[in-house]
Amino acid sequence: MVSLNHLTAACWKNVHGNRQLFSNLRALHKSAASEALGMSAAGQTDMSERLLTQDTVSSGTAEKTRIKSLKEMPGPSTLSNLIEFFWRDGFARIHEIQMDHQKKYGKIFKSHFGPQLVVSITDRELLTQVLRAEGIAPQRANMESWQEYRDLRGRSTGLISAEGEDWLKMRSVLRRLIMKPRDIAVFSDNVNNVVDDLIKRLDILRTQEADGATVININDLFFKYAMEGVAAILYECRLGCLENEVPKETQDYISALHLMFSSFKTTMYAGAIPKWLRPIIPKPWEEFCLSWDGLFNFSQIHVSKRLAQIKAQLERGEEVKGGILTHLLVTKEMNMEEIYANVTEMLLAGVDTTSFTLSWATYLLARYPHVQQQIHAEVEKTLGHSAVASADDVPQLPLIRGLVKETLRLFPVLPGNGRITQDDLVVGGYFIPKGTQLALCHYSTSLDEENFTDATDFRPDRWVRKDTTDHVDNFGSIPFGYGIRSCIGRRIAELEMHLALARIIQKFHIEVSPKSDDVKAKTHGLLCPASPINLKFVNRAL
Ligand code: HEM
Repeated sequence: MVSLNHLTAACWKNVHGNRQLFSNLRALHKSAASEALGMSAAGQTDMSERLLTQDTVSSGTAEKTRIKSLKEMPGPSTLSNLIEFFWRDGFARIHEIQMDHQKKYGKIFKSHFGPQLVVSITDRELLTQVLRAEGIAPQRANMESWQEYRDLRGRSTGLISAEGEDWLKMRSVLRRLIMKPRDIAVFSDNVNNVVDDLIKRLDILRTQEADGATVININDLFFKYAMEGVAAILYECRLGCLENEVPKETQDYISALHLMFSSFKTTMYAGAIPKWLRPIIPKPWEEFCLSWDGLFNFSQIHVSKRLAQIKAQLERGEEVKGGILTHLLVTKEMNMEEIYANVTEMLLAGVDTTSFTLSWATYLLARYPHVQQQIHAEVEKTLGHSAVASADDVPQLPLIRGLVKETLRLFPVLPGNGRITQDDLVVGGYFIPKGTQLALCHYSTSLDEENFTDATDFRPDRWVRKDTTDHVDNFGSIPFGYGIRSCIGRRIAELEMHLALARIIQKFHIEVSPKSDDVKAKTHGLLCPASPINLKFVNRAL
């Protein structure tokens, strides 16, 4: 498996959508996996029916261990799942259910959702094994409804919804543009302009409250900040989200986004409800399509604007300079539909994820004043009272980075991730045939005492290296995923969060407002605050 991964990594440099190489690699990957399992390609399909063994070493002696079948894997019954999800509103407690099921059934268990079988993994080592064994184009689970909408409207898929060669081609373009911190560091000034507006807006909101300090439902503000920040980088323009009067087209986009998430349950059902039931229960699918229409429409407006500017510049004989969108439009490495789809999906992926994390981070700082004090001391030492942090300062702010990592450990916005296995695998002693849906339970691993001591404590300094030999990375918490299908917007999100948090901590002492209760998390697609987070931002003495 090791040599195979090396091969995969090396081939990344050359693939660029090469069909032949792609299928050769898949075949090679498959045969190597079969080899590792000691079987011939012909024997793969009926393998689950056979009694298999694998060599294990215990107390220095090699033993044969029987590989168990999926039938033997423990897990909740279909009925108890139905009750859990539809009767006890399990969709809002997916993170808690992960923990409960782990206690009851162990760190690998199976669940049935109608005809769909899902194998859940809550063990760090097993997750590592699965992610490290991924092929060259790992497949995300449950994207059929997204693809169906795109087929219906003649739209392209973007990175989130694409699979196979289409995904590989687009990923190889985008990864060259936005995967490394230094690719994104050039946008530091653009992001700081948005941070300026965030602080101005925060000030306006504070003055609207009687105490002159409280901001009600801080996530509303961070939502606008995150949207403005991603757009400043992706669309190379400002949307006006943080203005007093939000422009109509931006407001329409926000409504489409809210529709997508407020109808999360219905959009989940949009995928789950069989097509023949749609005439009887039309609303979920209609809302799903309506919100996508709004999101695509918005991207199209902004991409067209930039394209018109580029054309005008070229006509005037001027040199065309710009960021990510300009690069895509000028190089034509993607066609127009692929550009629309990718900017649409990236904007969608980049707003709530970042805003929820910022909301939790400020909430945790308010709840743990001694941690806030520690981080403020670091910010003051590095930047003083008023210097504006840039991407270059972030390495000197390890506690700000630790704050983001620790927040995402306690509140991973994606509490679980899905995959369809592309090869037969043996995981945790069970044979898992190709095509099985896996649920990678990141919430459970993040809060597991085996992976993090005092796992429920908020300790950003656990991520700070004490010396060069200190190893702080931990597969127990991988909030952006791992490997070639991990989050492509990670560096954008981190820059936005680091610069905003450094500035907020530098300027304000954050306190919990008496108007806020103990805020719990709930799942609504993403892990989000179950009630509004209201915080006091008190000016720091200069
Ligand atoms: C706190 C912020 C964020 C978190 C925690 C986060 C987390 C994730 C995770 C866990 C995945 C799935 C990875 C996998 O399947 O292995 C993902 C995928 C993705 N994210 Fe993010 N994300 C964040 C912000 C962003 C931003 C700002 C953007 C865009 C600017 C973005 C764009 C994407 C895209 C396009 C994918 C799909 C990648 C692919 O399939 O190739 N994300 N993200």
